[in-house]
Amino acid sequence: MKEKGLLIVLSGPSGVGKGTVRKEIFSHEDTQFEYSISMTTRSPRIGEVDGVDYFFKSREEFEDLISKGKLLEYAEYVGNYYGTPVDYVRQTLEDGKDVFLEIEVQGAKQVREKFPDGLFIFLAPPSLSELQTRIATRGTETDELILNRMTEARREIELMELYDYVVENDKVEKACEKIKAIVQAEHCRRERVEPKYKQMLEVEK
Ligand SMILES: Nc1nc2c(ncn2[C@@H]2O[C@H](COP(=O)(O)OP(=O)(O)O)[C@@H](O)[C@H]2O)c(=O)[nH]1
Ligand SMILES: Nc1ncnc2c1ncn2[C@@H]1O[C@H](COP(=O)(O)OP(=O)(O)O)[C@@H](O)[C@H]1O
Repeated sequence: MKEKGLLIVLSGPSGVGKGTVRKEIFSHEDTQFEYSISMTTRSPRIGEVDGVDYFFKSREEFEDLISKGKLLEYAEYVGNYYGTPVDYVRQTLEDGKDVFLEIEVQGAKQVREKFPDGLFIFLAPPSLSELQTRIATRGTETDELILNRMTEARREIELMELYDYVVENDKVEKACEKIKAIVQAEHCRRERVEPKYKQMLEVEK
């Protein structure tokens, strides 16, 4: 029987570096995971391409996808919807490939309920002050929004104990290496070889 793929979920507070780490992982040609491109109602930023960075949808289109059960999870985040296409995820896993999701924590919670067998990795900041610096240096937020993000981040960080692994994003490269090592170890753990050896021992008897 074909081995099913692994569902890998990378989550963590806003500004911790999820997008940065994900892009670094997928910039290497030897990366074996399939990235699930999300749907969103937010407008494309300069340089973003529909179907590459996101599938950009209107609110009506997104709500239609929700009502038709086409999303594995979705969340409203800073006034916009974000969601994961369920058909793509199921089909890719069925094909035996690992699927990688980079999503915020509310969505990750929903995925955990539907895919308890997934591999859930929480990306944590080295400290709260470093998180605040990262949110601020991104330059997309006003002072008031930065404070809101930090309040939200404290709540999100409390959820890290629900994850299988916590990886600190101190240096991007190091965090990526750890994530890849975790995935490899998880494959070894699941692809148990005892049945094969039992069979060999039986034959020898
Ligand atoms: N729940 C959920 N969150 C998503 C999805 N796709 C992206 N996100 C998260 O939405 C948040 C906002 O993403 P984006 O607008 O690209 O801005 P960013 O903060 O610069 O990464 C980030 O925390 C992403 O991880 C998705 O399909 N579902
Ligand atoms: N390891 C790191 N060290 C320093 N800065 C980082 C690191 N990882 C990400 N950043 C910076 O932090 C900011 C937020 O990163 P981003 O990937 O947008 O976070 P998220 O997707 O979690 O909201 C960006 O300016 C990014 O360049």
